[in-house]
Amino acid sequence: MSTDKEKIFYTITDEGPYLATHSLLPIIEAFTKAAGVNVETKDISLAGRILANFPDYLKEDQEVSDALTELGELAKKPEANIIKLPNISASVPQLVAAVKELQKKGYDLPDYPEEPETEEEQKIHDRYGIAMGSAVNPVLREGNSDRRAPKPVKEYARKNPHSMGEWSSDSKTHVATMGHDDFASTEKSVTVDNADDVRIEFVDENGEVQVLKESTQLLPGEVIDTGAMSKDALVKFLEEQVEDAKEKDVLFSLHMKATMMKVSDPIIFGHAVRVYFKDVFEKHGETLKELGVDPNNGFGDLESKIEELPEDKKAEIKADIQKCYEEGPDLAMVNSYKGITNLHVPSDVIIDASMPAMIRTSGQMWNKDDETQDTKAVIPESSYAGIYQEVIDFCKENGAFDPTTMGSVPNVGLMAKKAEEYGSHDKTFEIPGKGKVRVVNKAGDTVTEHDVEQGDIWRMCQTKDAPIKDWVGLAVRRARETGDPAVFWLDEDRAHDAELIKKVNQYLPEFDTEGLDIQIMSPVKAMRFSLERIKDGKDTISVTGNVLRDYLTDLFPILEVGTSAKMLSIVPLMNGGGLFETGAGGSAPKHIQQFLDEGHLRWDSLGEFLALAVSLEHLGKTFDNERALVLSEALDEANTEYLQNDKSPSRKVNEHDNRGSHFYLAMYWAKALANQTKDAELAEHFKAVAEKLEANEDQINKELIDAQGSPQDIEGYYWPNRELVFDKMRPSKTLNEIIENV
Ligand SMILES: NC(=O)C1=CN([C@@H]2O[C@H](COP(=O)(O)OP(=O)(O)OC[C@H]3O[C@@H](n4cnc5c(N)ncnc54)[C@H](OP(=O)(O)O)[C@@H]3O)[C@@H](O)[C@H]2O)C=CC1
Ligand SMILES: O=C(O)CCC(=O)C(=O)O
Ligand SMILES: [Mg+2]
Repeated sequence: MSTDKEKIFYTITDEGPYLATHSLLPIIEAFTKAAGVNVETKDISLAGRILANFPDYLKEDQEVSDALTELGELAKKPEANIIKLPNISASVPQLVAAVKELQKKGYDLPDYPEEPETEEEQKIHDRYGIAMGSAVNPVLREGNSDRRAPKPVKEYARKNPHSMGEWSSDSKTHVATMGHDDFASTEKSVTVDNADDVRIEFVDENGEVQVLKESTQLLPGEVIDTGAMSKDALVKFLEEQVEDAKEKDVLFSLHMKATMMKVSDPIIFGHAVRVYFKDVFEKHGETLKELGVDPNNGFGDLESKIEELPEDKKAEIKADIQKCYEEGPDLAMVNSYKGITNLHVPSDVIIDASMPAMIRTSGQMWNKDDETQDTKAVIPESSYAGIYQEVIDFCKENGAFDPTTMGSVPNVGLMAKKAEEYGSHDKTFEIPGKGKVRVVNKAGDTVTEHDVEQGDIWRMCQTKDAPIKDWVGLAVRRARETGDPAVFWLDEDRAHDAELIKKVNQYLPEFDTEGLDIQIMSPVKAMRFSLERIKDGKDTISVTGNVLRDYLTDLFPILEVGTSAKMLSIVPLMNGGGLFETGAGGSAPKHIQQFLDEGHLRWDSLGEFLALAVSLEHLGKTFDNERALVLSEALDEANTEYLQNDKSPSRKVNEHDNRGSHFYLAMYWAKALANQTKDAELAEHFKAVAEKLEANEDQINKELIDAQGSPQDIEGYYWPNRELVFDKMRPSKTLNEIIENV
């Protein structure tokens, strides 16, 4: 019998995964019901989160529950079993668009005040801030991460290699990074012995103290890091790179994580926009200011706001923009047909996905003529930029990787309790003037101090001790389970890493490491070591901090298996529960676009299938639910069959798409359940289902393909009409009937 605890929580999110869920979820619900497992949905979409934050602006029947907070609480409990699909981590332009859509639909939300002037506006601004950027993952990730390509996925890729662009040894592609006056190079790191409470303050040249953050609680053994990126050094660096890209005739391309690093990176992005379009900002500064143009939101903000100007003024600015394009280096394009450049929207080019895509495309990006070209990948902060240069150098020396023979680099990532950079948002500040930023403890002692200038970005990161120990333990466990070497990517010459190395060395002896190969190397050396091995078909576990976790779990899957959507992404929660992320990629905005244009959804739900199998396994083991285990084993078999029969969606309209892939999953799952011998009742039950699905294969495929080929209207992007979405995502009457009768 099911109890309330024997429940899987399944998230409703955005874009590609949102659409896919409307087709897949009815199948999952029908199958799990048979095992007495309940599936409950939780809406953590961007629009849902916005609504949850503004109940006082809504009519009673418009209010939604705060699903994210509820899930965040659940994640701390041992019974937690959450399947988390990717969601939008919104940049300002996305947030503004979502608010507009909701307002149009009759939700009386306040406008997002981009530059709050009154206290009231500031409050609204801060409330929207809760839904902005990477607002979901850090809340749910109450554990460290274990991401890897499952065996059948790897085998599939070896037999059906994805395309890999050739690499030439004279490629001009390279990474440009600051390496001085940035966060890594100015980093100061301290491990506190005792619990403390620190204050962050700015002291100006006259000794006036301004408190930036009154209180940050620290636990015993916690590591804190502080560092500053100099605005002057950044601008100078960007100017040099623009010039150098022009000289070398390569594309200028900026790669950062303005969504996840939602405070620091939009500021850096804004400087890049100002530098590239320097003449426009110098000549028309006043006008742009009056229009409220904010380059931190990308050049697109300027382009759309100048539309409000009288024709002659607009034409003048447009001519000056054109001059910047002509005189500057070519920009990497996001969409050359629509003229959308790398500098248009900060959420269009996100480093974890964008750098691997470039590396897979011979180190090239798209230029304005829709051709690929060598590129200068500008990654201002130097903390991790070196790893990408190392991959580029490796490809220049050895040519592209061969997916048919290459090994694998799974990851064990430190991320629990908002570890490291990804927890720094509320401790990141754009500095108001010349002076010092210092961190002062309860006793009144200065813990760290930095000299700063106006416009510098200062930040503090925290990493708690318990997650570090858990992470070391997880690394040892994975090394034991696989027999593969595990490498901690830590640089003894970097302040934070030096503190972590001490802890790794302290905790390793507490685990059984007998016979295991566990090493510590700087990220660049670890990259070289792993690349040499991967080329020879060998596997190497990367054990990294939070940012490298993010970068590597897109990079290696994209090189190895063509996409990070096919990753197994497990987060063993520190209090015993399980968070199962679906793949390691995002919500694939291009996919919803294609669906709206031509009714084809190329989203591959393999990540969901894999997550569901481990979620059921976890539930079965936690609650001694044998049936859940049978479902899980059968789903594993179905997943293998799905891969072997190549049932992933095609990319082209009028061919098998996401909905068709769900049909095959259901058929293989039902077949595997019918064929298993552990639970005769379940076998009997699913025998009939499998037979019906098999008998109707052609008819179902026909109905699913017939639904494609025309524009789709789901009455919205961020908050579509769900009835309509169900309708469009379940166009096969035959399939629906069979599923309803499971
Ligand atoms: N865990 C999370 O919640 C995450 C959320 N995000 C968010 O996702 C959004 C998009 O981010 P972006 O950087 O574009 O990265 P994505 O991973 O969403 O997209 C990059 C490309 O990867 C491919 N891809 C990703 N998932 C799938 C899938 N299931 N099936 C097939 N192909 C897939 C697509 O390639 P192709 O176009 O060739 O088909 C897609 O265009 C942003 O809002 C970002 O903040 C990003 C990462 C993780
Ligand atoms: O939370 C986000 O914005 C992105 C998360 C991500 O890219 C990842 O965890 O791999
Ligand atoms: Mg990522």
